[in-house]
Amino acid sequence: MVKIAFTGGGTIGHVAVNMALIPEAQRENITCIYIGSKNGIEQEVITKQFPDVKYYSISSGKLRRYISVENVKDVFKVQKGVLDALKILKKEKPDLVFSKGGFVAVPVTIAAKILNIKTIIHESDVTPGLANKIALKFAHKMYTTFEKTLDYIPDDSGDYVGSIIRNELFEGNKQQGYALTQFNSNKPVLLIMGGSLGSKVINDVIFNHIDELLYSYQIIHLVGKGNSNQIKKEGYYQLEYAGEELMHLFKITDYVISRAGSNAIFEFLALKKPMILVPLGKDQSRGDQIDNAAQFKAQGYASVIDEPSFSYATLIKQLDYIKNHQHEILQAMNSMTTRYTAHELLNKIIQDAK
Ligand SMILES: CC(=O)N[C@H]1[C@@H](OP(=O)(O)OP(=O)(O)OC[C@H]2O[C@@H](n3ccc(=O)[nH]c3=O)[C@H](O)[C@@H]2O)O[C@H](CO)[C@@H](O)[C@@H]1O
Repeated sequence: MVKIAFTGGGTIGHVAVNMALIPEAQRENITCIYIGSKNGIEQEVITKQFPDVKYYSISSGKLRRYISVENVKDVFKVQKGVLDALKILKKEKPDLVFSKGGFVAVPVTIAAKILNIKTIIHESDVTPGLANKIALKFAHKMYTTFEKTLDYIPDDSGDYVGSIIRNELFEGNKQQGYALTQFNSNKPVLLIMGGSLGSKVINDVIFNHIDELLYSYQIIHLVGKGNSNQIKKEGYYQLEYAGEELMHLFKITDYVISRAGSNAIFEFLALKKPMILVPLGKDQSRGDQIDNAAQFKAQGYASVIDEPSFSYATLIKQLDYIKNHQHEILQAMNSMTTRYTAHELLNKIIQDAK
């Protein structure tokens, strides 16, 4: 019987593909364990959603591109993480490791290499993150969501597999969406998502112009943990984080305003929701969302507003644009083909790790 050790965490972006694969693996009676960090979001999500999956936590340090005293401390944390991971992998003896990236995944990949266990890592963004670049030195292969990512990694180490979406997101029900939000079909519904953590820049524009927006739209606003301001208005539904209800909220959504994290934007694409993307800037990231958004704009799936120019005025302009060009956007979206379903990818992982 096959056993898979999943790893990845820090943000939902580094867990989402695992959330799609674990139910498929469980359906095939494959034993799954999860190695994540002690306090990361992955612990809460995995233990809550998959109580049968044994969750192990290890020490993990953040790897930085710049020089800092914290780096010295974190080198020790990563070393401790490798020892923790070695102990877990020796005990559990998985057949392979599947890593969705993030800093916690680096020690697991190193430990797996020491024990001769094959690791397949997954990169969702156009450009690989620092953690995945390091992990690739110890891994068997890197799967990529974008074909362009293959240009950034050594030849033969990558495999373009496309996006993998959680099946449950296709199972939303309109009536449940309306019941949750108390919305109706009279006005279009905007879904505002600032990534898995919420976005202050997006939230502030929505908060400051809520009444003008509610004149024409109903609004589902996912504000992120700790960002709720308890606004209660007719036609406005606010949540810090949407769990199981997300599929029903998607079902009643007409247009999306969002950050440009890879998993989220591929979900909007798969569900055929025209989107306005406000990518996280280079001051706060390596610019991965800017690249993701540019790819989506080039394919005709999205409108993009750079963070410095994001305002109520630019938002309304782009909303008018996607409403007026809805037909072309949906046509572009309909021509998108999926490379692998979650089930097919699971079989591929098992074959590739043999
Ligand atoms: C700040 C940061 O580091 N962001 C990165 C992180 O984004 P982040 O963690 O936001 O991940 P993504 O945008 O890729 O995906 C968000 C995921 O969270 C889910 N969701 C979101 C809100 C909610 O209320 N409920 C819910 O379930 C979405 O459905 C989606 O599956 O990982 C992405 C993938 O590597 C990167 O592209 C982003 O740059």
